[in-house]
Amino acid sequence: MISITLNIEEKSYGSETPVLGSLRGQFKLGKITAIVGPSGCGKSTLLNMIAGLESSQKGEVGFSETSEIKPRVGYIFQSPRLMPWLTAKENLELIAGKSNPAIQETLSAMGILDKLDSYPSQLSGGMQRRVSIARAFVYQPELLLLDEPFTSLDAPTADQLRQQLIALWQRQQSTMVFVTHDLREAISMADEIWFLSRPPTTVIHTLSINQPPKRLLGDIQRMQEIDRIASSLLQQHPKLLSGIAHH
Ligand SMILES: Nc1ncnc2c1ncn2[C@@H]1O[C@H](COP(=O)(O)OP(=O)(O)OP(=O)(O)O)[C@@H](O)[C@H]1O
Repeated sequence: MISITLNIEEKSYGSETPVLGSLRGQFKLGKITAIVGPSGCGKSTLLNMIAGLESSQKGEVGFSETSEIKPRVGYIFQSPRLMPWLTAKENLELIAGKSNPAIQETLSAMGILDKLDSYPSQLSGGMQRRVSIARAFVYQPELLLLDEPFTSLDAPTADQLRQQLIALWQRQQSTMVFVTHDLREAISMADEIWFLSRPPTTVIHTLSINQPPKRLLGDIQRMQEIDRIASSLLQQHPKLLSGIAHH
């Protein structure tokens, strides 16, 4: 497990005005942090910077001590990005190596062990997402980054995937950072939520959530609690999801 310290002064593409402004803070060890912000504010850019896929001209992303030089990072993108010419199993083998027992275990935890030999084109959108989540976990990442992994799924499938994701995360206890547009999803899963402004993007509000042991494995009471947290937050900061906080 690792914690991540953001010390970003600015990030821009080319000569345009900066996408990210001053972003400082820490993603906590073994915890789930959700990033919520308006469209185009640079959420994917931020994840890419943490993953080392983008650099910042000014500032840096630091990692707490890790057993390896670079932390093992699992990245679940908005679209599953599976290799179309490989089966589900082969897509995981690419990461974990052949005959690694973790492959069967992880596919089983995602409920798709029977799709081992299917190609991505033979799988539904939800099943492809499951394979992409399994691919990230099979690598036993110290850090897991997720970019809106449940958008465009029907509600029951998204719910089931969230639960399976949480169950896998509880087994591995990676540090997890996930981007979402969905405030209730963030409240149901995260230990801390960071709300971002419009560019040049900064953190305008943070919210800590005291999660019950099973997180979103919710009953009606839990759903009411999530609604209560969301509405009290939006009463205090009506334009928070548009990137504006009121003090
Ligand atoms: N490789 C790139 N080159 C130039 N501009 C880019 C690049 N990647 C992103 N941008 C710009 O940076 C800004 C932030 O994009 P980004 O995808 O990080 O936002 P986002 O918050 O994830 O958006 P959304 O919520 O719509 O997915 C946008 O204006 C986008 O056009």
